[in-house]
Amino acid sequence: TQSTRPQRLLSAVQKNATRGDPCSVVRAIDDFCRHKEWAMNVGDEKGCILDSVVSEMNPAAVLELGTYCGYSTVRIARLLPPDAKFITLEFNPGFAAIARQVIAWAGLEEKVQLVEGASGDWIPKIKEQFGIKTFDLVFLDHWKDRYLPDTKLMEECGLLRKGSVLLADNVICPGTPDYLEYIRSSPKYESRYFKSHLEYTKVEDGLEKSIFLG
Ligand SMILES: O=C(NCCCCc1cc2ccncc2s1)c1cc(-c2ccc(F)cc2)cc(O)c1O
Ligand SMILES: [Mg+2]
Repeated sequence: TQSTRPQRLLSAVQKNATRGDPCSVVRAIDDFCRHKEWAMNVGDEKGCILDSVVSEMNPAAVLELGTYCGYSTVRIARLLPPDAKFITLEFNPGFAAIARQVIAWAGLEEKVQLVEGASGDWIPKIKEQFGIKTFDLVFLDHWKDRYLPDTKLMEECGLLRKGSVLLADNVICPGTPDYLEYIRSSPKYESRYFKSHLEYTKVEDGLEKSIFLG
């Protein structure tokens, strides 16, 4: 039977990365996706911007929408303080199964809670299910047409507090025009665009960092 791209990515991690070494997992995935087979990880260039936002915030509660193979999950989890809460949501069971193994290879399974399901279904349940009051940081990297409705849903569910940061991938490519329009014109947010490139390519893309003003 044919292997899937995520399965081939996991094999590259198991072959080239050291168990328990998150940086070697990140490096193995970047090498595989740059030289063997492109995949939709946030990548090394935008990944450095993600790292700087996480390090600067030292967040106690993080939500990631869109796990895929767990690349950004590992990038974020490796920088979190010991008792931080980190929830990552993945819709596709195949992706989730691979991500669990990538996260485990990095030795970070204790720091991450991977939840399978759709953001629209899970966001309203997070408070009671995981005992989380608000998120300090949300990384949006799932369906591009869900960024806006899910942001409004997080507002409505009281999951954001004054100072919460939304960091959105792919605001240029594939693009999230309705989300950008909303977040840049809303008085409830202070936004800044970090120009970069689509992972492993020369195509323009970037991250939009938005601070919720309450
Ligand atoms: O679609 C992308 N990412 C979302 C995958 C959707 C998985 C989901 C997770 C989840 C969790 C909860 N609820 C619902 C959902 S849906 C994506 C696509 C490209 C790209 C760019 C140029 C191309 F030519 C082709 C693809 C680049 C990227 O960095 C991406 O992130
Ligand atoms: Mg992305």
